[in-house]
Amino acid sequence: MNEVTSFGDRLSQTFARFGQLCVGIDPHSWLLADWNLPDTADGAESFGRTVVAAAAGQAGIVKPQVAFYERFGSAGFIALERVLADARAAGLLVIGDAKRGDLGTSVEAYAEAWLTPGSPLEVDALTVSGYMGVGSLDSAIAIARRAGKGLFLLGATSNPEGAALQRATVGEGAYAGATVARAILDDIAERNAQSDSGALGSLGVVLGATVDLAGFGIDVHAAPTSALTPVLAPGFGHQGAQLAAVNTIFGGYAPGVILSESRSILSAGPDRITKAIQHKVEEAGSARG
Ligand SMILES: O=c1ccn([C@@H]2O[C@H](COP(=O)(O)O)[C@@H](O)[C@H]2O)c(=O)[nH]1
Repeated sequence: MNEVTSFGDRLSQTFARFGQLCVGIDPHSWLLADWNLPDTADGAESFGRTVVAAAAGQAGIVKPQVAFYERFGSAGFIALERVLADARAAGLLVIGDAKRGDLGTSVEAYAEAWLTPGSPLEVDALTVSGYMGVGSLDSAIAIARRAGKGLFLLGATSNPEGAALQRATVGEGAYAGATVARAILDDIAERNAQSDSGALGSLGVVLGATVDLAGFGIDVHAAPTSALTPVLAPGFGHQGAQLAAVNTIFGGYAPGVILSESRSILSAGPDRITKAIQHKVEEAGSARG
Protein backbone atom coordinates (compact mmCIF):
# COMPACT_ATOMS: atom_id res chain seq x y z
CA MET A 1 0.00 0.00 0.00
CA ASN A 2 1.22 3.55 -0.80
CA GLU A 3 2.33 5.63 2.17
CA VAL A 4 -0.03 8.58 2.72
CA THR A 5 1.61 12.03 2.76
CA SER A 6 0.54 13.84 5.91
CA PHE A 7 -1.49 17.04 5.73
CA GLY A 8 1.36 18.88 7.50
CA ASP A 9 3.80 17.87 4.80
CA ARG A 10 1.34 18.80 2.03
CA LEU A 11 0.81 22.19 3.66
CA SER A 12 4.60 22.74 3.83
CA GLN A 13 4.88 21.90 0.12
CA THR A 14 2.04 24.31 -0.72
CA PHE A 15 3.65 27.12 1.29
CA ALA A 16 6.98 26.53 -0.47
CA ARG A 17 5.37 26.74 -3.88
CA PHE A 18 2.67 29.38 -3.49
CA GLY A 19 3.20 31.15 -0.18
CA GLN A 20 0.79 31.35 2.74
CA LEU A 21 -2.26 33.16 1.35
CA CYS A 22 -5.66 31.45 1.52
CA VAL A 23 -8.52 32.79 -0.57
CA GLY A 24 -11.86 32.50 1.21
CA ILE A 25 -14.90 31.58 -0.89
CA ASP A 26 -17.84 33.27 0.83
CA PRO A 27 -20.76 33.91 -1.54
CA HIS A 28 -22.62 36.47 0.57
CA SER A 29 -25.92 37.68 -0.98
CA TRP A 30 -24.49 41.16 -1.52
CA LEU A 31 -21.40 39.78 -3.23
CA LEU A 32 -23.53 37.67 -5.58
CA ALA A 33 -25.47 40.85 -6.43
CA ASP A 34 -22.21 42.77 -7.04
CA TRP A 35 -21.05 39.94 -9.30
CA ASN A 36 -24.37 40.09 -11.23
CA LEU A 37 -25.22 36.58 -10.08
CA PRO A 38 -28.54 35.38 -8.66
CA ASP A 39 -28.77 34.68 -4.93
CA THR A 40 -29.30 30.98 -5.62
CA ALA A 41 -27.31 27.75 -5.51
CA ASP A 42 -26.42 28.24 -9.18
CA GLY A 43 -25.16 31.74 -8.43
CA ALA A 44 -23.04 30.47 -5.53
CA GLU A 45 -21.67 27.68 -7.73
CA SER A 46 -20.69 30.07 -10.52
CA PHE A 47 -19.12 32.43 -7.96
CA GLY A 48 -17.10 29.66 -6.32
CA ARG A 49 -15.90 28.15 -9.57
CA THR A 50 -14.80 31.58 -10.85
CA VAL A 51 -12.81 32.19 -7.65
CA VAL A 52 -11.21 28.74 -7.95
CA ALA A 53 -10.23 29.36 -11.59
CA ALA A 54 -8.72 32.73 -10.61
CA ALA A 55 -6.80 31.26 -7.66
CA ALA A 56 -5.46 28.22 -9.52
CA GLY A 57 -1.74 28.49 -10.21
CA GLN A 58 -1.42 31.69 -8.14
CA ALA A 59 -2.51 30.93 -4.59
CA GLY A 60 -2.11 27.56 -2.92
CA ILE A 61 -5.13 27.38 -0.63
CA VAL A 62 -8.84 28.13 -0.78
CA LYS A 63 -11.36 28.07 2.07
CA PRO A 64 -15.00 27.71 1.04
CA GLN A 65 -17.36 28.85 3.79
CA VAL A 66 -19.89 26.00 3.93
CA ALA A 67 -22.64 28.14 5.49
CA PHE A 68 -23.03 30.17 2.30
CA TYR A 69 -23.80 26.97 0.37
CA GLU A 70 -25.78 25.23 3.12
CA ARG A 71 -28.32 28.08 3.06
CA PHE A 72 -29.61 26.69 -0.27
CA GLY A 73 -30.20 23.17 1.12
CA SER A 74 -29.45 20.18 -1.07
CA ALA A 75 -28.96 22.36 -4.17
CA GLY A 76 -26.35 24.32 -2.24
CA PHE A 77 -24.47 21.14 -1.34
CA ILE A 78 -24.45 20.07 -5.00
CA ALA A 79 -23.05 23.49 -5.88
CA LEU A 80 -20.41 23.15 -3.17
CA GLU A 81 -19.45 19.66 -4.36
CA ARG A 82 -18.73 21.10 -7.81
CA VAL A 83 -16.67 23.96 -6.39
CA LEU A 84 -14.68 21.48 -4.27
CA ALA A 85 -14.13 19.17 -7.24
CA ASP A 86 -12.80 22.08 -9.34
CA ALA A 87 -10.51 23.22 -6.55
CA ARG A 88 -9.05 19.79 -5.94
CA ALA A 89 -8.63 19.15 -9.68
CA ALA A 90 -6.75 22.46 -9.92
CA GLY A 91 -4.32 21.24 -7.24
CA LEU A 92 -5.47 23.76 -4.63
CA LEU A 93 -5.37 22.75 -0.99
CA VAL A 94 -8.97 23.03 0.21
CA ILE A 95 -10.01 23.89 3.76
CA GLY A 96 -13.72 23.32 4.36
CA ASP A 97 -14.86 25.94 6.85
CA ALA A 98 -17.79 24.06 8.40
CA LYS A 99 -16.85 24.30 12.11
CA ARG A 100 -18.25 20.84 12.82
CA GLY A 101 -18.18 19.38 16.29
CA ASP A 102 -19.82 16.45 18.08
CA LEU A 103 -18.77 13.29 19.87
CA GLY A 104 -18.09 9.64 19.21
CA THR A 105 -19.71 8.15 16.15
CA SER A 106 -21.43 11.44 15.23
CA VAL A 107 -18.19 13.36 14.79
CA GLU A 108 -16.79 10.27 13.09
CA ALA A 109 -19.60 10.59 10.52
CA TYR A 110 -18.73 14.26 9.93
CA ALA A 111 -15.11 13.26 9.37
CA GLU A 112 -16.17 10.52 6.96
CA ALA A 113 -18.26 13.05 5.01
CA TRP A 114 -15.51 15.64 4.64
CA LEU A 115 -12.23 13.76 4.88
CA THR A 116 -12.76 10.41 3.16
CA PRO A 117 -10.90 10.21 -0.16
CA GLY A 118 -13.47 10.03 -2.95
CA SER A 119 -16.33 11.40 -0.81
CA PRO A 120 -18.48 14.01 -2.63
CA LEU A 121 -17.53 16.68 -0.07
CA GLU A 122 -13.86 15.71 0.17
CA VAL A 123 -11.59 18.51 1.37
CA ASP A 124 -7.98 18.53 2.54
CA ALA A 125 -8.77 19.92 5.96
CA LEU A 126 -11.85 20.84 7.96
CA THR A 127 -12.50 23.40 10.69
CA VAL A 128 -13.89 21.76 13.83
CA SER A 129 -14.92 22.76 17.33
CA GLY A 130 -13.26 21.12 20.33
CA TYR A 131 -15.50 22.90 22.82
CA MET A 132 -17.07 19.52 23.74
CA GLY A 133 -13.54 18.56 24.80
CA VAL A 134 -10.66 17.95 22.41
CA GLY A 135 -11.00 14.22 23.17
CA SER A 136 -14.53 14.30 21.68
CA LEU A 137 -12.76 14.68 18.31
CA ASP A 138 -10.55 11.58 18.72
CA SER A 139 -12.35 9.55 16.05
CA ALA A 140 -12.19 12.46 13.58
CA ILE A 141 -8.49 12.92 14.33
CA ALA A 142 -7.85 9.23 13.63
CA ILE A 143 -9.75 9.42 10.31
CA ALA A 144 -7.88 12.60 9.32
CA ARG A 145 -4.47 11.10 10.05
CA ARG A 146 -5.19 7.86 8.19
CA ALA A 147 -6.26 9.82 5.09
CA GLY A 148 -3.46 12.43 5.19
CA LYS A 149 -6.03 15.13 6.03
CA GLY A 150 -5.98 18.01 8.48
CA LEU A 151 -8.24 19.48 11.14
CA PHE A 152 -8.25 23.06 12.44
CA LEU A 153 -9.71 23.37 15.94
CA LEU A 154 -11.23 26.68 16.97
CA GLY A 155 -8.90 28.29 19.49
CA ALA A 156 -8.99 32.08 19.79
CA THR A 157 -11.45 33.08 17.11
CA SER A 158 -11.40 36.44 15.35
CA ASN A 159 -14.83 37.58 16.57
CA PRO A 160 -14.87 39.75 19.72
CA GLU A 161 -17.65 37.63 21.32
CA GLY A 162 -15.30 34.65 21.50
CA ALA A 163 -12.93 36.08 24.09
CA ALA A 164 -15.10 35.70 27.23
CA LEU A 165 -15.38 31.94 26.74
CA GLN A 166 -12.00 31.27 25.13
CA ARG A 167 -10.05 33.26 27.75
CA ALA A 168 -11.77 31.45 30.64
CA THR A 169 -9.51 29.23 32.74
CA VAL A 170 -9.64 25.45 32.55
CA GLY A 171 -10.48 24.06 36.01
CA GLU A 172 -9.09 20.54 35.97
CA GLY A 173 -7.10 17.95 34.03
CA ALA A 174 -3.77 18.20 32.22
CA TYR A 175 -4.28 21.83 31.23
CA ALA A 176 -5.72 23.16 34.50
CA GLY A 177 -4.93 26.85 34.90
CA ALA A 178 -4.54 27.49 31.16
CA THR A 179 -7.09 29.46 29.18
CA VAL A 180 -9.46 27.39 27.02
CA ALA A 181 -7.70 28.62 23.85
CA ARG A 182 -4.24 27.86 25.27
CA ALA A 183 -5.36 24.40 26.46
CA ILE A 184 -6.55 23.56 22.94
CA LEU A 185 -3.29 24.81 21.42
CA ASP A 186 -1.18 22.82 23.93
CA ASP A 187 -3.24 19.65 23.49
CA ILE A 188 -2.90 19.86 19.71
CA ALA A 189 0.83 20.61 19.93
CA GLU A 190 1.34 17.46 22.02
CA ARG A 191 -0.60 15.35 19.56
CA ASN A 192 1.44 16.75 16.65
CA ALA A 193 4.71 16.13 18.51
CA GLN A 194 3.70 12.48 18.98
CA SER A 195 2.56 11.84 15.40
CA ASP A 196 4.25 14.25 12.99
CA SER A 197 7.93 14.28 12.12
CA GLY A 198 7.92 17.08 9.50
CA ALA A 199 8.16 20.84 9.93
CA LEU A 200 4.39 21.25 10.29
CA GLY A 201 1.88 19.13 12.20
CA SER A 202 -1.33 17.89 10.63
CA LEU A 203 -3.58 19.26 13.36
CA GLY A 204 -3.98 23.01 13.46
CA VAL A 205 -5.81 25.70 15.38
CA VAL A 206 -7.81 28.75 14.39
CA LEU A 207 -6.28 31.89 15.87
CA GLY A 208 -7.80 35.13 14.64
CA ALA A 209 -5.38 37.75 13.35
CA THR A 210 -7.49 40.35 15.14
CA VAL A 211 -6.98 39.03 18.68
CA ASP A 212 -4.35 39.87 21.27
CA LEU A 213 -2.94 36.37 21.73
CA ALA A 214 -1.03 37.28 24.90
CA GLY A 215 -4.39 38.07 26.49
CA PHE A 216 -5.38 34.44 25.82
CA GLY A 217 -2.22 33.24 27.59
CA ILE A 218 -0.59 32.32 24.26
CA ASP A 219 3.10 33.22 24.05
CA VAL A 220 3.84 33.38 20.33
CA HIS A 221 7.58 33.35 21.03
CA ALA A 222 7.35 29.89 22.59
CA ALA A 223 6.27 28.04 19.43
CA PRO A 224 7.77 24.58 18.88
CA THR A 225 10.40 24.36 16.14
CA SER A 226 9.35 20.99 14.70
CA ALA A 227 5.84 19.64 14.09
CA LEU A 228 4.82 23.29 14.45
CA THR A 229 1.06 23.59 14.89
CA PRO A 230 -0.37 25.20 11.74
CA VAL A 231 -2.57 28.22 12.38
CA LEU A 232 -5.57 29.12 10.28
CA ALA A 233 -5.75 32.89 10.70
CA PRO A 234 -8.90 34.66 9.54
CA GLY A 235 -9.25 38.33 10.38
CA PHE A 236 -6.98 39.81 7.74
CA GLY A 237 -8.50 42.27 5.28
CA HIS A 238 -12.15 43.09 5.94
CA GLN A 239 -11.94 42.42 9.71
CA GLY A 240 -9.05 44.84 10.04
CA ALA A 241 -5.79 42.94 10.53
CA GLN A 242 -2.95 43.83 8.14
CA LEU A 243 -0.93 41.16 6.33
CA ALA A 244 2.18 43.27 6.97
CA ALA A 245 1.80 42.57 10.70
CA VAL A 246 1.80 38.76 10.42
CA ASN A 247 5.27 38.23 11.90
CA THR A 248 4.52 40.53 14.83
CA ILE A 249 1.13 38.98 15.55
CA PHE A 250 2.18 35.34 15.29
CA GLY A 251 5.91 35.36 16.18
CA GLY A 252 7.29 31.80 16.12
CA TYR A 253 4.01 30.49 14.67
CA ALA A 254 4.29 32.74 11.57
CA PRO A 255 5.96 30.07 9.37
CA GLY A 256 2.86 27.91 9.85
CA VAL A 257 0.19 30.59 9.51
CA ILE A 258 -2.43 30.41 6.76
CA LEU A 259 -3.28 34.01 5.93
CA SER A 260 -6.98 33.93 5.16
CA GLU A 261 -8.94 36.71 3.48
CA SER A 262 -12.40 36.52 1.93
CA ARG A 263 -14.41 39.72 1.40
CA SER A 264 -11.37 41.97 0.85
CA ILE A 265 -10.45 39.85 -2.19
CA LEU A 266 -13.91 38.81 -3.39
CA SER A 267 -15.19 42.38 -3.53
CA ALA A 268 -12.86 42.95 -6.52
CA GLY A 269 -15.60 41.40 -8.66
CA PRO A 270 -15.38 38.79 -11.41
CA ASP A 271 -13.35 40.93 -13.83
CA ARG A 272 -10.65 41.91 -11.33
CA ILE A 273 -10.53 38.81 -9.10
CA THR A 274 -7.44 37.32 -10.77
CA LYS A 275 -5.48 40.56 -10.30
CA ALA A 276 -6.76 40.92 -6.73
CA ILE A 277 -5.50 37.43 -5.83
CA GLN A 278 -2.16 38.07 -7.52
CA HIS A 279 -1.76 41.30 -5.55
CA LYS A 280 -2.62 39.58 -2.24
CA VAL A 281 -0.23 36.69 -2.91
CA GLU A 282 2.55 39.25 -3.42
CA GLU A 283 1.54 41.21 -0.33
CA ALA A 284 1.49 38.02 1.77
CA GLY A 285 4.90 37.01 0.40
CA SER A 286 6.44 40.40 1.24
CA ALA A 287 4.87 40.32 4.69
CA ARG A 288 6.45 36.97 5.52
CA GLY A 289 9.83 38.12 4.10
O1 LIG B 1 -12.27 32.88 13.93
C1 LIG B 1 -12.79 32.82 12.81
C2 LIG B 1 -13.04 31.63 12.19
C3 LIG B 1 -13.55 31.63 10.92
N1 LIG B 1 -13.84 32.79 10.28
C4 LIG B 1 -14.36 32.70 8.91
O2 LIG B 1 -13.38 33.25 8.02
C5 LIG B 1 -14.02 34.03 7.01
C6 LIG B 1 -13.59 35.47 7.19
O3 LIG B 1 -14.09 36.25 6.14
P1 LIG B 1 -13.57 37.76 5.85
O4 LIG B 1 -14.46 38.25 4.77
O5 LIG B 1 -12.12 37.67 5.44
O6 LIG B 1 -13.73 38.51 7.12
C7 LIG B 1 -15.51 33.79 7.19
O7 LIG B 1 -15.88 32.67 6.41
C8 LIG B 1 -15.64 33.46 8.66
O8 LIG B 1 -16.76 32.65 8.96
C9 LIG B 1 -13.59 33.97 10.90
O9 LIG B 1 -13.82 35.06 10.35
N2 LIG B 1 -13.06 33.96 12.15
